[in-house]
Amino acid sequence: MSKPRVLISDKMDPNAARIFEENGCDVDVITGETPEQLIARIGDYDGLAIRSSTKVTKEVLDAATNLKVIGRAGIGVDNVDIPYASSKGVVVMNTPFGNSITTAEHAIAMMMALARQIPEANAQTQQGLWPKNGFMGVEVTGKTLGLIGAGNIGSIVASRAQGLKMKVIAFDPFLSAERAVEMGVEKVELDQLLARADFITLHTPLTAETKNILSAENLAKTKKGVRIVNCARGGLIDEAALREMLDNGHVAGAALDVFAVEPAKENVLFGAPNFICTPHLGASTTEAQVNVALQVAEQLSDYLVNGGVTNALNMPSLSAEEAPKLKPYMALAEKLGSLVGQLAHGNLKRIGIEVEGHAATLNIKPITGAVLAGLMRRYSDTVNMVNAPFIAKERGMEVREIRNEREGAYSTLIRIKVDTDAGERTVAGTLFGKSQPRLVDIFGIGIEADLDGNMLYIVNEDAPGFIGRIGSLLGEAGINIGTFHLGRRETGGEAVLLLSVDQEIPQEVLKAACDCPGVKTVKALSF
Ligand SMILES: NC(=O)C1=CN([C@@H]2O[C@H](COP(=O)(O)OP(=O)(O)OC[C@H]3O[C@@H](n4cnc5c(N)ncnc54)[C@H](O)[C@@H]3O)[C@@H](O)[C@H]2O)C=CC1
Ligand SMILES: O=C(O)CCC(=O)C(=O)O
Repeated sequence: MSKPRVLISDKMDPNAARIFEENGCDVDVITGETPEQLIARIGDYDGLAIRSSTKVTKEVLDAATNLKVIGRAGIGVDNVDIPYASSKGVVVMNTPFGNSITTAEHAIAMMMALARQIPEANAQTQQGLWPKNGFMGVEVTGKTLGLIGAGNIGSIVASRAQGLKMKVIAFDPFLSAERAVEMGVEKVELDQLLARADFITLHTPLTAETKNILSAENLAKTKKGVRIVNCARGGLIDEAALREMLDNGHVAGAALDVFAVEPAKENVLFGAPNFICTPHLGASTTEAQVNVALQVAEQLSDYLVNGGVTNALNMPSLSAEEAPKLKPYMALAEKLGSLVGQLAHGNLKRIGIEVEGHAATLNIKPITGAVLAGLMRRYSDTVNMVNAPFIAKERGMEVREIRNEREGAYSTLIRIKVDTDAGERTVAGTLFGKSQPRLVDIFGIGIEADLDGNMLYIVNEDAPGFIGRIGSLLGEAGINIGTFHLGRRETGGEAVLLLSVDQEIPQEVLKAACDCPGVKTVKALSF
């Protein structure tokens, strides 16, 4: 049998190539290619090892006719189209912890560099200016550090900042009260953090919720003289608004490792007062790069040679016998989890996963893993079906599994109940034709819908003319409707409209839908 072929397409520690070879793979290291060159080449490979430069788009995946696995030597996977990779049966893995310490240290270094204006002082000193009076700094001791995102990296930053005698406050919807106590941080709402922090540091993935989390509006809520650090992802901050705040002195300094468009060869922030930056160096230490390179090579070669699955973002650990029976249930479970994650508000305290009928005769653990992974995927790039139960526990979520082999209205059913600060919410789904995941109940309203691609969810008062209005609104915006599903609690009562559309729905269209008479909730969903 021929050896699996692996392409390393981003700069990676040479240990990665060595491990691939030692583990029985043929490996090529070809970096810095254009997307067209990658598309022309990728068909030859079974595995692809990347960092953040290679963009694994639909086009790349369409050309990757032999590809079985993609490995990200690092954490963020926003450069990989995971849903499309899943649809092509390509496993996507990352290395969730190998560069966390390094990235946290970079955030601390950026904070200290900001506090003492080290880059500019260094530049002027080396120009022979000896600017002794031009650089009055601030101490960090006793200051408040606001963490937006308190996961792996955020919690390391917190511990380092506490060592610097800072008070740490954190905003993170998934941070439990217990975990906050364990970390020694004060859990706060975003507005409180903005109002109180002397330094703000961001450590979330880029998601629909975190995009522009420091928007013009939120930047205006910050304390005058705040200093901001972003070593997570570009796109978390509105760069033009930040420029304005630096120019008018409200923000005393900003340090960015990441930009909305990378590589950032030009940017609205360049040249702003007290602005410093690095070219996405958060993970760039010898230690982190050796860690992630070794890890990615071990994981990918294990999958290609032995079928072992570690840190997969779109696949659980399963025995070869169970896999075919459970796969459709896991697809259903992940979609239902994702639906609940997108629709539930507030801190998730309890989640009940009930399986009924045929589903209850199977190994329920992968189903639970899939529900939790779907639920938390929007909050973390590092969650997968294997680690999701552990992360849920660490975050103080109580997970209950209930199985009932007796059939109800459906021969097989998965029902998810979540208990949040905002109340209890239930969704349920079944398999049509033994393999097609289908939503059958949303918050107590019967409906039948595929959960796929971009969707629009509306809760409204059941009244004549409403459906026509929404149809016209989308039509006028040039948005094509794929499928249309309706359900209602009772005649004239609360109704749910769930429709699939062929593109992302712009904010202004969502706003216009919100403004229609009788509308209670509007939310864009994606699966
Ligand atoms: N600059 C660089 O080179 C590097 C950047 N990163 C970035 O750092 C990010 C964080 O990494 P980890 O801490 O390992 O991930 P993680 O998944 O452990 O933590 C992310 C945290 O963000 C929280 N979060 C999600 N949505 C939020 C929201 N709307 N508001 C507040 N908090 C929210 C989550 O609950 C979670 O606790 C990664 O997603 C990656 O994009 C990671 C490594 C290197
Ligand atoms: O590989 C790199 O240099 C970037 C690391 C990163 O952004 C990540 O792991 O999310």
